Amino acid sequence: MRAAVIVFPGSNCDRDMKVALEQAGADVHMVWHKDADLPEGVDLVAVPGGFSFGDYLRCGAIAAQSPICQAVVRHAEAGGYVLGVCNGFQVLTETGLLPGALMRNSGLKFVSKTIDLKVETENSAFTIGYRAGGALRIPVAHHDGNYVADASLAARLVDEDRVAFRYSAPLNGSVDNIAGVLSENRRVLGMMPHPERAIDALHGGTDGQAMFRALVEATVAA
Ligand SMILES: NC(=O)CC[C@H](N)C(=O)O
Repeated sequence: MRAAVIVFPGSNCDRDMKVALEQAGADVHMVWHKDADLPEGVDLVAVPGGFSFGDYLRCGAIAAQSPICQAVVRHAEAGGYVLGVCNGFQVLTETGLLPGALMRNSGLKFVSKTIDLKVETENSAFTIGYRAGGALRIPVAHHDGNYVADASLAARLVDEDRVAFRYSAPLNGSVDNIAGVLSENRRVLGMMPHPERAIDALHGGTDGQAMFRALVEATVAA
């Protein structure tokens, strides 16, 4: 599998993402946000966590205007896989690839801890390695993780089985404790928790590994 990890000024989980993808067997290319095109033949684009452009304006809003984001949108529209983690999720909502918005945590504080995350669907290349209803231990670290969707969007996400993950307990004010959502074609996932920070026993857990392995398998099988 060929993967691209996008790097913005202020990204700080880009190398963690590279390590996680490489551990699963991917061939990973780091791509600077000013590039207009993705490397040839990329199967997966990962938009990593961090503080792109210092979180000015709104988290992810300036990054979404970077030249590479047009290529990421074209990749998604052509059916390519896109994974946005934390700031990456924020960027994907700002590009319009995923619905809803990430607002300031309801408690107004940065939350940094390992939480219980409930898997809501196995029906995606990202989550097929998990068991729906199962719980994962995955770190979170954000101040704008409060997922906002109006009642009709929240209902549609449930009807279409597009809620990938929920927090097991209220964390940041997110509607229905939503922690991750899928696009209509189920090939774009945005999530606030960091699976790339749970791929080594030294991290305190390895529950993130199954996502990267399943993605590599999905693209090899395609
Ligand atoms: N770890 C991250 O990606 C942080 C995302 C974002 N800057 C926030 O704090 O909400």
